[in-house]
Amino acid sequence: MIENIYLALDFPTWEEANDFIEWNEFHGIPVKVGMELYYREGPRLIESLKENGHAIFLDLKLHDIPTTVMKAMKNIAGLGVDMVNVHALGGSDMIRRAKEGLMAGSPTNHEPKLIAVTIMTSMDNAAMNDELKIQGNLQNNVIHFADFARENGADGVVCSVHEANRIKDVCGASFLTVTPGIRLQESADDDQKRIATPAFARENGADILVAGRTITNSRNPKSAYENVQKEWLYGVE
Ligand SMILES: O=C(O)c1cc(=O)[nH]c(=O)n1[C@@H]1O[C@H](COP(=O)(O)O)[C@@H](O)[C@H]1O
Repeated sequence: MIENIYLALDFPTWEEANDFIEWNEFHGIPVKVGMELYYREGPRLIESLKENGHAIFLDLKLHDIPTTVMKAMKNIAGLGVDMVNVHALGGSDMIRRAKEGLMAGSPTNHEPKLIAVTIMTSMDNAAMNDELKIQGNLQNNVIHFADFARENGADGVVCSVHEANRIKDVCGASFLTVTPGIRLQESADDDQKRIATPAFARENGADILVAGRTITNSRNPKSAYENVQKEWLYGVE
């Protein structure tokens, strides 16, 4: 289970990310690389992380026409990362072509898992209805996107912990639920709306935690990481 906690490396440069890893002795732990770091450092960052033994979730949230996404995924697959994502809102053909690109570009036996982003954890029901004009109940819409992504070849979804158990019921036990918005009790919500503790993630069917600021903004990141691990593995005592 420990390998199912991905630390969000939301830093502006590799130097800062690497210093953070070194200072806190986070050698070889699973990491999520997002747009901020990747757009600065590119593929060589992925190579360095791989050399240092990290499992990698490359979070670039692709959303474009199907052919463009297919070709981008073909290139991304060559990086040898473990998980990548697209927006479910890109549609059925886009998700299918993303999978096709990954299959075509992957080294033998190492195809990254394709994960579809549903409704961002920074949104609540009101924002979804009023701003995006997506009608209905947020949970039901997330479940719909999850099942739709599964039908079109995704291996899992990014969702909040709150939707994870229902997704498992509808999409099956092997369909992955990757859950950001993880917060230890004492942490600030920041810009997240659908947050949950690691203990609740454990109870509610999450497969993979993505944890960023609850660790990186903590005064003692090493102990915050250990607390996330402890809650995730054993719940709250
Ligand atoms: O795809 C993601 O990783 C993602 C989807 C989502 O709905 N919400 C979300 O927060 N994320 C990412 O997960 C991380 C959460 O960071 P913290 O809020 O600092 O824990 C960020 O890097 C986000 O880009």
